[in-house]
Amino acid sequence: TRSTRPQRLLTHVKQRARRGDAQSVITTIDDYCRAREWAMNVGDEKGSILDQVVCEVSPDVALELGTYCGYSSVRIARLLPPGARLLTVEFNHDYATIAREVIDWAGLQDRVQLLEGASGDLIPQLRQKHGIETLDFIFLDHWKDRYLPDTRLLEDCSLLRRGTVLLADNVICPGTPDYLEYVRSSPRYQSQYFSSHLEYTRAEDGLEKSVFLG
Ligand SMILES: C[S@@+](CC[C@H](N)C(=O)[O-])C[C@H]1O[C@@H](n2cnc3c(N)ncnc32)[C@H](O)[C@@H]1O
Ligand SMILES: O=C(c1ccccc1)c1ccc(O)c(O)c1[N+](=O)[O-]
Ligand SMILES: [Mg+2]
Repeated sequence: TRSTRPQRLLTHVKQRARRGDAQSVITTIDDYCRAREWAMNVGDEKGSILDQVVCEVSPDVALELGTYCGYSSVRIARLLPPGARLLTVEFNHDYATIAREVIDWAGLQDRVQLLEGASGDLIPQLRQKHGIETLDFIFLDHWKDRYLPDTRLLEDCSLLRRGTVLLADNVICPGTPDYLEYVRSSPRYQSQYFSSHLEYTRAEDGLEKSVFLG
């Protein structure tokens, strides 16, 4: 049977990227997705904004919602200080399997913990099961209708603290109107929009950075 897009992406990484070299994994995936077949990674242009925010926050504990092939997991984890960790959540087993291999190829397996399951089920388990007190940084990049319910869930589970930064992908394309309205109108968040483009295209898109005010 025909291979899947994530499988073809992983094969390309193993053929072209240097093992243990996170930047070469990132560049290889971006080149492949631009030249051969589009894939829903955050990409290089929005990825640079993601890098900038991760460096600014320098999180000890980061959470990513939506792993796919592990591209943004590699982007985030390569910037974490030693001892810091990224928890990334993915409910598609095939994608999670590919992502583990991409993260391993980049040499970042010691900083990334991939949790297989639905965000709505895993978020309430973060404290008891994964020893999380509060989160420093959250990258939202899963199905767009889950951004708002999962943000409310993070609040209700007391996983946010004054200064926690939420960075949301795709707030224009495909769009997350209910989430955007919430973080921009709630007195509990200070939000800022970073204009960019949908990965590997000229379509408008952007990231919304929201700081939880406690
Ligand atoms: C856009 S892709 C993630 C891309 C990745 N962040 C990157 O930039 O490389 C979205 C992923 O979220 C997963 N997903 C969607 N809703 C989810 C949920 N509620 N819980 C866990 N995973 C979810 C999908 O299976 C898919 O792999
Ligand atoms: O929803 C899509 C989508 C919709 C239709 C076809 C392909 C992808 C998408 C597009 C760009 C993204 O950056 C992204 O995170 C997603 N996503 O699925 O979460
Ligand atoms: Mg996205």
